[in-house]
Amino acid sequence: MPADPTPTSGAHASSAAGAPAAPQRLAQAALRDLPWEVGVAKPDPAIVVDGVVRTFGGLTAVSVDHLEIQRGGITGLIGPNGAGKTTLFNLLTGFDQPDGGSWSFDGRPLGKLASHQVARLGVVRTFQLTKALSRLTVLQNMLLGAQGQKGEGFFRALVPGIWRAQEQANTEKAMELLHRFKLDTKKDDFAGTLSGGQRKLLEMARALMSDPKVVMLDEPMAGVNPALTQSLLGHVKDLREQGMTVVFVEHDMDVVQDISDWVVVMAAGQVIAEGPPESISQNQAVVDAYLGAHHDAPLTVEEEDQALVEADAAISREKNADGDTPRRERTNQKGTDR
Ligand SMILES: Nc1ncnc2c1ncn2[C@@H]1O[C@H](COP(=O)(O)OP(=O)(O)OP(=O)(O)O)[C@@H](O)[C@H]1O
Repeated sequence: MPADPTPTSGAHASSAAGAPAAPQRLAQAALRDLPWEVGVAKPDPAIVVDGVVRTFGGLTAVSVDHLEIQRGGITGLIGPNGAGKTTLFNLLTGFDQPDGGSWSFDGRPLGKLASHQVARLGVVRTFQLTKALSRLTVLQNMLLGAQGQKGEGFFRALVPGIWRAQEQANTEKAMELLHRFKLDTKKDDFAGTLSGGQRKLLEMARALMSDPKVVMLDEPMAGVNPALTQSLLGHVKDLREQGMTVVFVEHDMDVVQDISDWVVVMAAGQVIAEGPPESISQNQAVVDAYLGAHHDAPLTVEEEDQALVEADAAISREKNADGDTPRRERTNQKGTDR
């Protein structure tokens, strides 16, 4: 446990002048004095998870005893590949069903609901690989995000006035969001022609069409060029400024440190640590989980030299043993052995 869990931001619930505090500050203030403990209760949780287990055959992909997500904050969900982050997202948003356990949003159980019902209650998500439909235009993709609103039902569709008014409102809202995400000039382009980063922006913009209260972003920055990364980061912070609760999965620790109010670490399906961003690098369980998982990280120059020396020695041994041509060329060692 930490010796001093004091955040570096110095956020307070209200400014010295007594002006209302920004949501970001409220969330940070709410999280400030919490112990850095797995399962710690949050002052005002939007989402509460209890005993959620998901297995695939013999593999336990998710086994979360207790987890609370603070309302109005940005929570980063990190962990090595295969830790269960996406599976947990899938479960919480109704895209997958668990073997057991329960979870709620604003005290309302979500466990039995399908993804579109969860979205209607205000919990939406984006996907690691964007789901933008490439043969629809950008604007059409946005309008799909408005599903479940007035005008969609069969009987309402029989009353053209309601339908048309709704459609117009949706289009206006879509254009406002596209403008905010700097995609308005692309409204008539097919989504398939957008760059990876623009698709991520479209995915985020589309998620906002249903006026969500909780936004869950699965690797929003992955594959995005540095210029757009800054823009995306700004948009994520904006969501918090607008009072939304944000949970995001991310591998880039600089991004996690930059925007998270709180970080939850998963490994092998379980939550192994949680705390403010600055607590995470000090946590031995986290360091162990990452070191254990990063055996396939790029080698340092010294490690590479050592590997080449060992490879040379192995080739010589092979040659001496059977007097034959070595099975692999030396230049191939690095690529084939990892
Ligand atoms: N549909 C599935 N069928 C079988 N196994 C699955 C399925 N979905 C996930 N898994 C397994 O569950 C474990 C957790 O996967 P998950 O994708 O949730 O991890 P993750 O933390 O999101 O990883 P990454 O960071 O690589 O996206 C992995 O071992 C994965 O192979």
